[in-house]
Amino acid sequence: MSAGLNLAQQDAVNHLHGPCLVLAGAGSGKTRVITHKIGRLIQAGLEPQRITAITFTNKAAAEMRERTKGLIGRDAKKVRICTFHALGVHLLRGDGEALGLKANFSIMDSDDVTSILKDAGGSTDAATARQWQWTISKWKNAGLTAAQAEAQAAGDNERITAKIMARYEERLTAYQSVDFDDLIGLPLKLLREHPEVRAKWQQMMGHILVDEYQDTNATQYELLKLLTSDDPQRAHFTAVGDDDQSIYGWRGATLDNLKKLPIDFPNLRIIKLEQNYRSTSAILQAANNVIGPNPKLFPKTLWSELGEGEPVRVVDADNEEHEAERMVARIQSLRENSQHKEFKDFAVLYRANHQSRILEQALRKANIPYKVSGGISFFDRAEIRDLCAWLRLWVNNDDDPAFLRAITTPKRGIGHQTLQALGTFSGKYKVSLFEALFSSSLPSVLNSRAVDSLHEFGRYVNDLEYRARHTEGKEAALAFLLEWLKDIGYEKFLYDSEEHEKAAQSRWTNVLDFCDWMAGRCGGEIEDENGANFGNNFASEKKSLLDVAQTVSLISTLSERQQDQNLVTLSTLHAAKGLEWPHVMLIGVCEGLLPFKLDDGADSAGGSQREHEASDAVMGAAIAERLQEERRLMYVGITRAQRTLAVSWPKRRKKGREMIAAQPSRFIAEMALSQATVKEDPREKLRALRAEFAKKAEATAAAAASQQASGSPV
Ligand SMILES: Nc1ncnc2c1ncn2[C@@H]1O[C@H](COP(=O)(O)OP(=O)(O)OP(=O)(O)O)[C@@H](O)[C@H]1O
Ligand SMILES: [Mg+2]
Repeated sequence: MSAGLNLAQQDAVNHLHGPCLVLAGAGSGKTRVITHKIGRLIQAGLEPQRITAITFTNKAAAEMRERTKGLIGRDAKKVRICTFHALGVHLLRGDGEALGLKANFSIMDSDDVTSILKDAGGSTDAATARQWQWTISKWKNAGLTAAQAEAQAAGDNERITAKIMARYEERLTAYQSVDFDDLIGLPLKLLREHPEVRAKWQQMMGHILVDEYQDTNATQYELLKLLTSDDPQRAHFTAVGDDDQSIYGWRGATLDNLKKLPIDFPNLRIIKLEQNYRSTSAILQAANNVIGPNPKLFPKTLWSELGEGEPVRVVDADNEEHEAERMVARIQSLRENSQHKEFKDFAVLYRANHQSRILEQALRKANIPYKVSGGISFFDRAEIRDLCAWLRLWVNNDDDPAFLRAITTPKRGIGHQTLQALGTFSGKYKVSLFEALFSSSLPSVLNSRAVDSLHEFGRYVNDLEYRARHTEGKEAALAFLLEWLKDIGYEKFLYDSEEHEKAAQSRWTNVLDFCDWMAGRCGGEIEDENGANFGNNFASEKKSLLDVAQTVSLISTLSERQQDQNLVTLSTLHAAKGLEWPHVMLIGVCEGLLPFKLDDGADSAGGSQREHEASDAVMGAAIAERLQEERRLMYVGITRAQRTLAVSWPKRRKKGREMIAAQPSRFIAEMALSQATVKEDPREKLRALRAEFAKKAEATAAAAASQQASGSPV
C-alpha cells in the first residue's frame, strides 16, 4: 500500500492506531492517503466492515469507492464509504427506535420541507417559506430546539420563526419523518442519550476516515467524537483537510474543528504534506499568492515537480456573452494544440449557478458537449418529481413521502390538520400513512368528513394502480396518463402556482414530454444504456404502465452515471471541491461576483434588531471574514487546474435587468502574474480561430458531398 506514496503520505497511511490529522494544501494527495489507508488497515487485519470513510458529497463517495476498488478489489464493497448524512441514515435505521422513530422513517427533501413550512407558517409564498427554512436549519445545526430558539430570539422575526419551527417539528414527528439536518442532529441525540447504543457503534467503528475535514460543522464534529470512543486515548481515526479550502462557513462549517482536534485528542499525530502532484508551478504560484493575505493556521509552502508550465492567462471581455465566446474559443484552441484534448479534460468554473446559462448557449452553438455538475437534471425538476411521487405511490403504497406529496399536489381539500392526525395515528400503530387511512379505528381520531376524503383519495390511488397494471401499449398508456392529469387538475395547478405564464407553459411541456416518454416505454420503446433516449424505437415486448412506473424510481441515478462521459464540465466553485482537470477556466472573476458582494447583509435571515444594532466594527470584522472565505474559494478554483488555467472577467455585466460596469477582481491583481501572462489579444485570436473552423467545416462538407455523389458508404 505504500507504492505511489511519498514518505509523509506513508507516515499517515502507516499510523494505524490513534487519531491522525493530515493537514495539507490542495493537490498534495490527502484523498489519496485515505484510499491507501483503507487498504493498509485491511492488510493489517481490520475487518473491512469496521472501516468507515466519510466524504463530502455522494459523488465524492462514488469516486472514492471506485478508487478503493482499484486498489484492494472486492473487499472495497464491504467498507462503508459515504457522506455524514448517509451515515446518519444508517445509524437511525439501525437504532432510531430508541428515539421513537420507526425503522422505515421518511426523509423529507428540501421541496417537501418548503411545502410543510408553507403550511405550518400559513404562507403561500415559497420565498418566505425558504427564508424560514434557512433560519430553522441554521438553528438545528447549532443544536437548538424550537423552545431554545424562541427563548433566545432577537426580535419579532426570529420569535415568529421559532414558533413556526415548533409547528414544523410537530408535523415531522407526526409524519414519522426527518429532514436533512436531523440526519446529523438525531444520531447525535441518540448516541448522547443512549450509552448502550453508543457503545455498540463505537465497537463497530474500528477506524473512521474523514475527507475534507475543514468543512465539517460543529454537529458533525460532535458526531465524529461520539462515534470514536469515550476515551480520547483510544480513538482511532484519520482526518484530512486544508484550512485554506474551508468554503462552507456560510453553512456552519467552522475552522474551530481543526483547532479543537489537538486539544480534544492530546495524542493526535499531525502530518503535513507539502508536495503538490496536481499542478504546474505557474498555477501553484498564483494560488499561493492569492491565499497569502489570509491568516495562517499553520505555515505551508506548496511546491511541485511538474515544471513551470504554461503561464496563467487573464482574459478580459466586453460582456458576459463575449466572455463565453472567448472561453469556447479557448477550448477549441487547446483541443488543437494541447496534449489533453478530450472534452472531459476541461472545466469552466464560476461563483453562482446562474452563470452557466450564457456559457451553455455558447457551447451549444459551437457543438461542444457539456454537463452542468450539480445542476438540475430533468428528473429533478419539481413538476417531474410531483408526477414521480404519484407513480411511486402506485408502486409502493407505503412510501410515505410520496403519499404526502401526492395527496397535497395539487391540493385536494385535505388539510394539514387531517394529515397530522393521520401521521400521529400511523406513528402510534407503526403503519404507513396509506395503511392508516383504511384503518377501522381512524374515525376515533378524525371527523367523518375528513375520513371520507381520505378514503376517496385511497380508493382513487388503488383504482389508478389497478388500471396502470392493466394498461399496455403506447397509445393506451398516453391516454391513461393524460386523463389522470386532467382528473387531478395538474395543468391548472401549474398555471396557478407560477407567476409567469411562460414558466408554467415550459413546466407543462416537460410534463407532456415525460408522459410521452413513459408511454413510449409501455409500447416497447426502450432507452439506451444511459436511460436518456427519448425516442428511438427498438423492438421489445410491451410493458404495463405499472412496470414502467417501477423502473422510473431508478432513474434518479441517471445524473450520476453521466460522470464517466466525455463532456466539458461546468460547475460552481463549491461543487468543484476535491476534483481536478487538465484545463480549468474561471469565469466572472470580477468584483461583486468573486469576491461576492461583501457589504450585503452577511446573514440572509436578516432584519433582526440585533443585526441592525451591529456596530461598524462588528460589520467590519464580518466583512473581513467573508473576504477570507471568498479568497479561499478563489484558491479552491485555481488549484483545480493541472496544466492550464485561464481567468476571465467581463467589463460589463447584467445585474437584475440593468447592465453595470464591472471591475476585475482584486484576486487577479493578487495572483501577481507577470505582464507576459496577461497579454493576449482576444479579437485577433478569435477571428483567426473562427476562420480556421469555417474552413474546416467547408472542407468536411465538401468531402461528404463528394462521397455521397460517388455513392460510397459514409
Ligand atoms: N505520491 C504521489 N505520487 C503521484 N501522484 C500523486 C501522489 N499523491 C497524490 N498524487 C496525485 O495528485 C493528485 C492530487 O491528489 P489528491 O486528490 O489526493 O489531493 P488532495 O490533497 O486530496 O487535493 P484537494 O485538496 O484538492 O482535495 C491526484 O491526481 C493524485 O493521484
Ligand atoms: Mg482531496
